[in-house]
Amino acid sequence: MGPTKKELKKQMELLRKQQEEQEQEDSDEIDQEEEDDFEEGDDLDGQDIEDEEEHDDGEDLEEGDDDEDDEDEELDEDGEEIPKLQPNSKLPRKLPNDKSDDEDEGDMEAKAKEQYMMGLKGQPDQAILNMKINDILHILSKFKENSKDGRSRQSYLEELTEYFMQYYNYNRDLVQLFMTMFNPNELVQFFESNEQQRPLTIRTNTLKTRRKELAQILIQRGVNLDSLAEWTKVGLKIYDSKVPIGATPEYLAGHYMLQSASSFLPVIALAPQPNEKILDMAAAPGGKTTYIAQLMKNTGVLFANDVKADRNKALIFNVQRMGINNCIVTNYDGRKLNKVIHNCDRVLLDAPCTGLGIIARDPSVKATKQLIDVQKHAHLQRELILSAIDCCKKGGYVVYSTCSVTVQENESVVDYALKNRFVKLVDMGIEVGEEGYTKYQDKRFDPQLKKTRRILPHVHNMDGFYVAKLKKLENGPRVTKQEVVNDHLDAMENEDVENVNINNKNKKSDHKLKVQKGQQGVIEVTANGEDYDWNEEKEQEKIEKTEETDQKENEEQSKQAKKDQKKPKGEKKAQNETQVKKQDNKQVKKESNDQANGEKKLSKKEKKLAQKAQEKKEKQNNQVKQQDEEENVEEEVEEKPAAAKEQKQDKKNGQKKQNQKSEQKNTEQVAKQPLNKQQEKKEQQKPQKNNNAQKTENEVEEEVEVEEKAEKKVKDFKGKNNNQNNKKFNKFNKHQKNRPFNKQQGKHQFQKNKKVKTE
Ligand SMILES: C[S@@+](CC[C@H](N)C(=O)[O-])C[C@H]1O[C@@H](n2cnc3c(N)ncnc32)[C@H](O)[C@@H]1O
Repeated sequence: MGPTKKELKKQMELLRKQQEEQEQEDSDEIDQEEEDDFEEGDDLDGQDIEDEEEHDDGEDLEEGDDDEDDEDEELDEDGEEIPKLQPNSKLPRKLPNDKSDDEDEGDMEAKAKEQYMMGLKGQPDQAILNMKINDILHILSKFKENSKDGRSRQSYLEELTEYFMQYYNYNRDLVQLFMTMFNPNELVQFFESNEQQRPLTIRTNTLKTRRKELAQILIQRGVNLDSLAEWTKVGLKIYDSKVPIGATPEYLAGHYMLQSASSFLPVIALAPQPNEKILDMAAAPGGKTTYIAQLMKNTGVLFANDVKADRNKALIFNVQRMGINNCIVTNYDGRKLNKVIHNCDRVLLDAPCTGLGIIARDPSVKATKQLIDVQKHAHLQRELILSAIDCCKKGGYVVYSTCSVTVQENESVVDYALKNRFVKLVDMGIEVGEEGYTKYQDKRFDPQLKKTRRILPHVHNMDGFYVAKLKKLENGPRVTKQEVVNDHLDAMENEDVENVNINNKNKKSDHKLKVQKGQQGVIEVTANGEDYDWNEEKEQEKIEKTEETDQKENEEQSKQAKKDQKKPKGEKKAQNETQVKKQDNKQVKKESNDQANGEKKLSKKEKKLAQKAQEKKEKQNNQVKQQDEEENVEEEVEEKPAAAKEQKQDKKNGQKKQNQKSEQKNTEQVAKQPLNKQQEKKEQQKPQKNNNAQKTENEVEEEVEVEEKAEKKVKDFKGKNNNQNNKKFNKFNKHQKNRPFNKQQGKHQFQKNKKVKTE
């Protein structure tokens, strides 16, 4: 039975009223936001809300938009506490898809009817939605058993998405995004935890007081508090208070900072030390900066940077309030900071992000943040993290953190840094949190990502956060093999052979290809192989061997690390230093292997062009020397066959010794076995003197070949038929002259000879 006309009219009336109330509330909210705007001198603290604010910053930067997100500041001008957390309510006042403004009578009538039929009064029935959600969760938990209506899993998931959107008031993008990270049951827990208020937390400023003293004073003022957690000695959690926590005399005197528990972690991971040079790349309003300074004991130099000049006001205020005097506040785009600040011992990048880990503190993101925002932030974060690494010294540390739970803004960014810079992930000494993801959808991240930490609101009862600690192993960009190849080929394609320098530096590091930073198209190729001859098999063997050794070393290291945890502090430190050195060496070794690998792939094209360059040089040299050589030619020709014989003889001597036993065997065997046709033929071809049972057949063949070749070359030369041969021959003779002979080994020193040749 449908509703009567009277009932419908009543329903419409009710809707109209609700709409008016809603509009009134909205306009009140806007007024409030304007009042709260930082520009008007409201909050100068903001340390706890800093993470809520950060999510728009990346965009603002791109769009030149400023500070529209400061409405979440915690205190007003007089230090009155503004309730930071929205009241918990899963009942939306206004659904995201409501089009309440332009509805006409017909629409409203239909809507009223629909709502009436559903038993709703202006809003979806939460109880019914809840029930439906639970039903689907039940079906999905044991899909084969529980699904009886022949529907696909996907269609249930789609229905569930709709219910989640309505029940928890998220937009579709976000529900779908979270569904890629959590299974449906976990997702419900995540959504639920975002509806919970968590106790306010503060951090004691140990530059001015001690936690115990602070706690006593606050208790006297009527604050109900407790220590925050086992992993911090400076944190306190406030259950309730008779006084505004952001306006006590202790607060104004800088004895503490309002700061979320999760926000402690990046600084703990950074582990700042006194007298160091540290950079906080995205610092405003200074929650973490002031903690870093405190751990540095107000010594050394701390650069606190933020791209937003306005937010820097709050940063400066906090730095002054907390009595910090080792801090320089700068106002740069973090992406360009690497051109200004270098060689820092440690860098913190508490990156601007979507804030999708702190929804409980800023429920507005449920409706406002979309996938495109995640992608935009991820892009900015990638640029910032590379810059942060570039500001750090070799051997220094970079901590990357966000207050988002999305993989795109976290693991994906760190994985990108691992691929593009010489860094590795290290343990952070943080007990709390879950391992970072190494798999996400079709992506596979570096296994090291396990060392990063995810703090999840539904698991750890803290704001969602992500922390990663990187150690910088080497300066400069890590150029991927493919990039090296591409760059090199680009240079080659431009026929820019002038820029390809083939230097024989006589290093033992074999082929080494290096793209020099900042010199586009200039590639330095160092090689000690003769004329770029690449012995594929040998090199592959070497690479495989090194990889094996690396793997073994890694395993040993992790075993050692476990042992080290039990060692006393001093011993640990010394051990760490040795490990750092070892790791550095290993990295350099790996780099050269990677580069070797890259070069290996350079293929024929590169070889040809490199040869071209070499030939060009040789031509020039030859032209100058040609006259000279022609004069000396007769002399050299006479020396040449002797030199060739000498060389062959040396080789044979060496070989003879090595093969003596096997030769003996071979000869015996040959003598015993009936000769086959081929052998017979060879035997017939052999000159008399080679019918020596001590020599192998190969040797004999080689000798004949050498002699034949030598004779041919002499003929060619004497007849002066071939100019090319002429040059080669002269060069060959010259080398023979220069080749020192190692009497002991009975060998010419090939390595030196190569050097002479290339030089
Ligand atoms: C998460 S907040 C920082 C919170 C701060 N670390 C703290 O603990 O109080 C992110 C900050 O990044 C800043 N930011 C955004 N884009 C930036 C950029 N390109 N360079 C430097 N800072 C940037 C924002 O202005 C914002 O203050």
